[in-house]
Amino acid sequence: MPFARTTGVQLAEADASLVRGSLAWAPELCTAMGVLHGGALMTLADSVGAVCAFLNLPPGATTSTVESKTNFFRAVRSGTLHAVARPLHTGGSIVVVQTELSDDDGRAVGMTVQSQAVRGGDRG
Ligand SMILES: CC(C)(COP(=O)(O)OP(=O)(O)OC[C@H]1O[C@@H](n2cnc3c(N)ncnc32)[C@H](O)[C@@H]1OP(=O)(O)O)[C@@H](O)C(=O)NCCC(=O)NCCSC(=O)Cc1ccccc1
Repeated sequence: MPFARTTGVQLAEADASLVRGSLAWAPELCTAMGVLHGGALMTLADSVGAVCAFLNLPPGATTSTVESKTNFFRAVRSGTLHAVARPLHTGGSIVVVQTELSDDDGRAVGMTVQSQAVRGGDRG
């Protein structure tokens, strides 16, 4: 995923039940007053969530995000943003993934729930 790489998203762990990733705070990723931009948070969540969805696809299928909703609980002004994604629903046509975002102190920063279309492959 070139955009994720350009943004600085790092993947730490990935299997079908749990995917972990992170994004380091950087001035160029901020909106006003040194606060990490909401789009940067959503980029990390979507990237980690998409990997989670991909790992839950039937053989030969691909996926695309078709819906995504994020709550922002707390601003991030330094350190590293952490993401943990888990599948909520793995259907034949839709996979739904929930991603928790937290800061270096383990405080909840945000929550994303996204829907991923299942395209092609053997849907059973
Ligand atoms: C501040 C508030 C909005 C409301 O607080 P609540 O939920 O009612 O909870 P609570 O009162 O418990 O306070 C929690 C913590 O907040 C602190 N705090 C409180 N008031 C203020 C204040 N006026 N200013 C600063 N900080 C304040 C407070 O001290 C506490 O910290 P502490 O425990 O003391 O260390 C919080 O939910 C928040 O910061 N959310 C994240 C927003 C964010 O970063 N968005 C992304 C960037 S926007 C963007 O890019 C747009 C976009 C989006 C999408 C795509 C593209 C673009």
